[in-house]
Amino acid sequence: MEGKSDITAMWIKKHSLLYTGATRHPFILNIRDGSIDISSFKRWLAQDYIFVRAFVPFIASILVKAWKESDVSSDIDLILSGMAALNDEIAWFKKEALKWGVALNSVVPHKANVDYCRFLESLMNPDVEYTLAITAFWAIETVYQESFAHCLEDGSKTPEELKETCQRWGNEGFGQYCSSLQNITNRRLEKASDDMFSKAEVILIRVLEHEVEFWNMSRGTI
Ligand SMILES: Cc1ncc(CNC=O)c(N)n1
Repeated sequence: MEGKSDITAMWIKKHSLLYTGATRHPFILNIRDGSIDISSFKRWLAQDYIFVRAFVPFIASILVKAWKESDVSSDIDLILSGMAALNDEIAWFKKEALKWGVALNSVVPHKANVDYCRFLESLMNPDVEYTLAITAFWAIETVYQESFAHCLEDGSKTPEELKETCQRWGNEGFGQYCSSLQNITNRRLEKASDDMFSKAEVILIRVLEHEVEFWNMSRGTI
């Protein structure tokens, strides 16, 4: 926390209802209390694999923006580490899908997923500034970190076979990585024009809305 300059923390407070909706969704609460229906988990796994594949070019586009627009070279190192982690993550999805009997190559993307991937694609446009893209990146990663870390807290009854999933995004290292993304975002927002500033806030809201819709998909009723 950096007091007045912690714009992202301020926004999370301002939009706490939506933020809580995204990070304390029934899907997550059901993992945490052990009542999760495994078919919901499998639906989420299959859809998230599609999302993660689209997330790779998204991060690549941010890497290009950082290279062109950032005056802090360590930004590139952090974004690159995120990209390297995704390589691992894709392998993990394949392994996990095998374990649960989910056929990843025949998954039909759900509308909420298509919409979310389109949103990512709109941010990949070279006309979209680094500040806006990094705001989205930070928010996307943080929702998963906050959600899955909640399933690992004391008192949670997360089923043993789902703990590895929760660890993937809920671990401390991933938390550090999200804090670093948050620091970059804050640093960029401090220097942003009023116009950029309000655009970034809208992007945060859109990410949170997409994340809620994404979790909703696991219900399989829409
Ligand atoms: C829908 C969604 N949001 C965030 C993440 C976390 N980032 C990369 O894995 C994810 N996998 N899926």
